[in-house]
Amino acid sequence: MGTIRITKQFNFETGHALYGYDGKCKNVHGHSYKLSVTVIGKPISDSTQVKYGMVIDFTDLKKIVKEEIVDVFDHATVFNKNTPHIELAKELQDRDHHVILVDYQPTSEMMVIDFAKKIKGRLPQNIQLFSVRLQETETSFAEWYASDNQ
Ligand SMILES: Nc1nc2c(c(=O)[nH]1)N=C([C@H](O)[C@H](O)COP(=O)(O)OP(=O)(O)OP(=O)(O)O)CN2
Ligand SMILES: [Zn+2]
Repeated sequence: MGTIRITKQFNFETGHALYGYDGKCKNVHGHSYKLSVTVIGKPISDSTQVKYGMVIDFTDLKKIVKEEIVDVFDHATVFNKNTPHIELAKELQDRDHHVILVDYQPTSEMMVIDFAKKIKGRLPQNIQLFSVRLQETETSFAEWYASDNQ
């Protein structure tokens, strides 16, 4: 039985600001992020199993990524908690805004590393995460590959 990669794509709207950055992205702004999650494995070959012919049920992969990332980050604003933005974040939280405080600069690169770790932690043992792609704008994206991170 062949080894196959399958991909599920997601969309979410998230705000962020890059504290200390020397360009326009130091301002609070948002993106319509596109996330592609690719896993690799062998399709189940036992025809008596309900998931026969699947590497992983797209619905099961969707549940994991929605719970870990999409439902958490959608319509939230992400700040690096190790910067003075913590004050702005507290103010927004006090006003009932959905804020996420992270331990890193919320660039595409750092977010995709965070997302890959979160997804890996939820996948069944027989399914390997192959790659995660986070697209921030129509022309900008960051990719995490398992092969680059062994
Ligand atoms: N290596 C990175 N560089 C930048 C990041 C990042 O995450 N990693 N992020 C930003 C900003 O968040 C910005 O919103 C995106 O930058 P950019 O692609 O330049 O956005 P534009 O809207 O100007 O895109 P165009 O399609 O070129 O108009 C900055 N840099
Ligand atoms: Zn941005």
